[in-house]
Amino acid sequence: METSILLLYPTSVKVILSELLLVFTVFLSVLKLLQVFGKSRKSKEWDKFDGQNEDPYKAYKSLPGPRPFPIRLIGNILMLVSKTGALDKFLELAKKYGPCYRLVFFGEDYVVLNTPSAAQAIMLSTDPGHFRRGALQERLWPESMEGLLIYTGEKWKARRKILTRPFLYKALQLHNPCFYKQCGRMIKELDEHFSDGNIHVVDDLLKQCIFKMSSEILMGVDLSETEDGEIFCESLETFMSKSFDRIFRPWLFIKWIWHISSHYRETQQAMRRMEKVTQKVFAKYLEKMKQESAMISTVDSENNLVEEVPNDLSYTMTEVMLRHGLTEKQILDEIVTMLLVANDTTAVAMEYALFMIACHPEHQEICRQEVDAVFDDPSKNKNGVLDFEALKDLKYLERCIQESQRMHPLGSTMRTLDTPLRINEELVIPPNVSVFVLAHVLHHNPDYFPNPQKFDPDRFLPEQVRERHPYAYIPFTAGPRVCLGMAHIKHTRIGTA
Ligand code: HEM
Repeated sequence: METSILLLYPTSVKVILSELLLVFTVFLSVLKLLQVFGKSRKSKEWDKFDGQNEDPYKAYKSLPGPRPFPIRLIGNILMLVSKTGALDKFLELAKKYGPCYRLVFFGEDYVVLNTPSAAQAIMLSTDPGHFRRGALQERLWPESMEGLLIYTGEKWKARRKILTRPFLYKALQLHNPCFYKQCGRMIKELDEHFSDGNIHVVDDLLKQCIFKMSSEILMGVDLSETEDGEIFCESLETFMSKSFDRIFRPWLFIKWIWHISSHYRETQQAMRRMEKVTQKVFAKYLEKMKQESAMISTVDSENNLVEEVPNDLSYTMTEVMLRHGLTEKQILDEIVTMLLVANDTTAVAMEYALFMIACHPEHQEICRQEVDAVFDDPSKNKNGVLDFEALKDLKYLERCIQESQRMHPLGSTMRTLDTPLRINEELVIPPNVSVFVLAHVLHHNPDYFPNPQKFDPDRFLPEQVRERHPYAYIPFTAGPRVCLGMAHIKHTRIGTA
């Protein structure tokens, strides 16, 4: 997800450097103190191994990497502010330093993993000591908000089990008509926009449509008739850009500076606006529930939902959470979280797919024929709603979307280790270090994707996929913390079609 952030919120080098200079002059001494403190704490950790014959972290200590700025809080962050952009910089670093290298960000040690097998080591790990989201993500996350995204250990396991239900195959089948309704509206709005024959930016429009789609599918409430979608999307944009600006302004990680900054005020206001919209969604849900008497399922001794007669509200997040006795605050936090992670990612992924297909008319033509064939088949298309199973027939379109996600992935994995992580025979990464896997780097590795800058949907033909390392392509990551909404994304095929 950091990738999407880097893509969505590019920052002016000039503005950052001038702010940086100002803050440096005022706070240099404070930072120096922090550095000294950080170093003395670190050296105590390393002391444990000094003098031992077998140093389990020997290979880790000799990993290569760019020299960090002497103040640990700044570390290597300045190198990301480059003309070519942070993603290309990471590609450059991978070429220079190879499969694993070290970085320092915001006073924390990082190891960047650039090969599928190294990525597999962290993604597939079932050690609860490897489940913690990166320290960076934890710091960026609003202090007042809890939930699946930020939980670790048993708390995460229990919440993940509850929240898996709205993403089951059965849930997707049940809410299939809703996707068509919302996609139909989106196409109508796009038609209206482009009726003047001019070029338009569709960013906001797509985000609002995705918000309405997600809120109806996840919460069972259609917000299309209100202005709430627009308010939520605007607030989300502010929240994301102001929060993630901190990556390039590390002094905003110092708590008291953050709390007096305009960035903090603006993110708080945006949060409150989003919560208000979500509260409305929740209130509407409760109202609808009374009318439809939807509380038809109960929880058995193993905490599974049973005895249900599915209707529009079944398998929604709200139903599931209410049934498991979550408090209103917990439910609101999860809903805001879900909309936060679902909205930008899905809209941007869809934009990229449409853009890449439009840039390659030869592929667009094949997709067009495939879509027409499926939609024109009366056995698959009933009253404008494509049979859920018929989605599988859009194979070429699916490959184009996969290739677009390969070239422009929005995902990355960051974990801060509570226990050591073994990468291979030699390399063990110690606790308190964060590991970082950037899908963009893996997806541009010519060993797995020859001529990586070429848009070639055939890379996803079954025979080619079979021959490739399963962790060479990880748009949604993999393993226990794999993207929960992954199955929902399949429906972007409908939108793209
Ligand atoms: C194209 C769109 C999307 C992309 C590329 C994407 C990507 C990702 C990635 C890479 C992660 C894992 C991050 C990590 O390993 O730390 C993730 C986690 C997650 N995603 Fe998505 N996502 C997308 C859409 C969605 C949607 C639509 C939803 C929900 C409706 C969703 C819900 C989640 C949740 C809840 C997690 C956290 C899972 C956990 O920690 O257990 N995502 N996503």
